[in-house]
Formats: sequence, structure tokens, C-alpha cells
Amino acid sequence: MTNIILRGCNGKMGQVIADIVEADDDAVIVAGIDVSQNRVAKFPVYQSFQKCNVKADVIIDFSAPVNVEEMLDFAKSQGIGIVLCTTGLSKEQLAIIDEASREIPIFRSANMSMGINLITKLVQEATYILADAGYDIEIVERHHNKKVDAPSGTALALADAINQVLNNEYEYKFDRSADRVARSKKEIGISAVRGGTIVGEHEVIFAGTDEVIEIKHTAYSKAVFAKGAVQAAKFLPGKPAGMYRMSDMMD
Ligand SMILES: NC(=O)c1ccc[n+]([C@@H]2O[C@H](COP(=O)([O-])OP(=O)(O)OC[C@H]3O[C@@H](n4cnc5c(N)ncnc54)[C@H](O)[C@@H]3O)[C@@H](O)[C@H]2O)c1
Ligand SMILES: O=C(O)C1=N[C@H](C(=O)O)CCC1
Repeated sequence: MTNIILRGCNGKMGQVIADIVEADDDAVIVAGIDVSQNRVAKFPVYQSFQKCNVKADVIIDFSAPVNVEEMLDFAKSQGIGIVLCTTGLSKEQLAIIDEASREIPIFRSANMSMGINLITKLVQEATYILADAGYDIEIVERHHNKKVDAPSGTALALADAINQVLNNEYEYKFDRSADRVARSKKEIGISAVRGGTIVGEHEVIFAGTDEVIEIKHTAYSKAVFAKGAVQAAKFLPGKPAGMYRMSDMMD
């Protein structure tokens, strides 16, 4: 049985995770952490880790990029791992998280769906062939109108995966409105669309002379992310300290 503390339990993803775990015989949510106390859960909910003394095997985090230190301190004090799904983390926060992964196992992925893990590999393969052939690379992501961070963590992760193939020589271009110049070869354009209830779409465009290749992933429900996070929560307990990715679990 995997005992889970769910940070962000009263949010949209938190509620989907709670439903999925309730139907799972091998996992249970033993506590929730949420600054908002807007609903009644089937487990105790605390406003912060400081107020929580519940023992668990792992934390799942779908919240906001604030007070990350508090969560890391709690996990270190209990010697448990974190499945970190929150996006929009700053460089400084990412550095603190990397540091903590020397003491505890941390599974961080901006996108817990299996499909994004797969298309990341396809996109890297395509980049390897097409960048040298002069194709321009652009990423377009689309999400619901409640999403606060832009571009999405997944778009940034896809850009990083592409740039890794390109020896990290390409720059990210988030906005062209201030420029009156043609696009440079060594850039990856990243555009964010927000509207309605779009769950999550990521499209990588390779635009060449007279032809375009597009690799796209569409999530039709938040359950694809939640299932991956619960799977990661079962995978992590007992693992040595370190940083884990979707590929570690899939492989
Ligand atoms: N990795 C993935 O696959 C994936 C998938 C979907 C969403 N996300 C990310 O997960 C996060 C949450 O998404 P959402 O749609 O559920 O958002 P949401 O706004 O609906 O929910 C966030 C919840 O976190 C709570 N919260 C905010 N600050 C907190 C804090 N300091 N401590 C505890 N709780 C806090 C809020 O009160 C809210 O209930 C976002 O960063 C989003 O980008 C990641
Ligand atoms: O709904 C969200 O918010 C999502 N955020 C992740 C991101 O920023 O990449 C993954 C998709 C859904």
C-alpha cells in the first residue's frame, strides 16, 4: 500500500488524483495540503506541511510554485520522495530541488502523460535530421483559460529536449512583437494559446522549404496526467536519492 500526501488537493488536478486513488486498492491518500480550504475531502487537509504530522511514503505535488522549501524540508525530515508535477518553477527553485535530490528521490515531470514522453523522443529524432537540413523549429501549446503559467512546463521541456540535440546552441523566442527582423536560424519559437477548457495540446512544427512536419500530442482529460502521477508515486518509495524522470519509469 502506498501512503500519499497530496499537495494541492483542492485544485483541479488534486481532485482528479483523489478520485483515481480512491478507486485504487494499492494506494491511499493519508493527508492533503492546500492553502485553500474550499471543499471537504475524505482525508485530513492541512494548510501547510508545518501543521501536518501524518506519516507517508511519498508526496504528490500539483499546486503552485510557492513555498517549495517547506515541502522539501518535510520530505527530507520524513525521508520520503516527491512526485513534483507543478510547473512554472523559477531557476532558483529548480536549483533547490536539484540540491534536495541528493538526499531524497524526486520525480519531476512537467507532463505526466505517457504520450508526451514518447513524442519527446520522436521530436529529438526529427530534430537530429531536420535541423541540419535547415528546417525552422516552433512549438505551439494550447491550454485552458485557468492556467496561470506560460509557456507551459511541457513546452519548455520539449524545447530543452530539442536544444539538447542542438548542443544547447539555440535560443528560445517567446515574443516577436517588439522585433522588426526576420527569424534567426538558431532559435526555437514558443507560443502559448489560452482558452476555454482545452486540457493540453503541444505541437512541434518543423518548417522547411515547401513542406512542414508537425508532431502533436493532445490530452483529452486530466486523468492522463493523474494516472501517470499515481504510477510515479508507487514507483518512487524505496528508490535511492536522485532525480527521476518519466523515462526512468517507462524503461
Ligand atoms: N505535470 C503534469 O502532468 C501537470 C498536469 C496538469 C497540471 N500541472 C501543473 O500542476 C499545477 C496545478 O494545476 P491545477 O490545474 O490543479 O491548478 P489549480 O489552481 O486548480 O490547483 C492548485 C491548488 O494548489 C493550491 N495551492 C496553491 N499554493 C499552495 C501552497 N503553497 N501549498 C499548498 N497548496 C497550494 C491551490 O489552493 C489549489 O487548490 C500547475 O502548476 C499545473 O501547471 C502539471
Ligand atoms: O493544466 C495545466 O496546467 C497543465 N500543465 C502542464 C504544463 O504546464 O505543461 C501539463 C499540461 C496541463
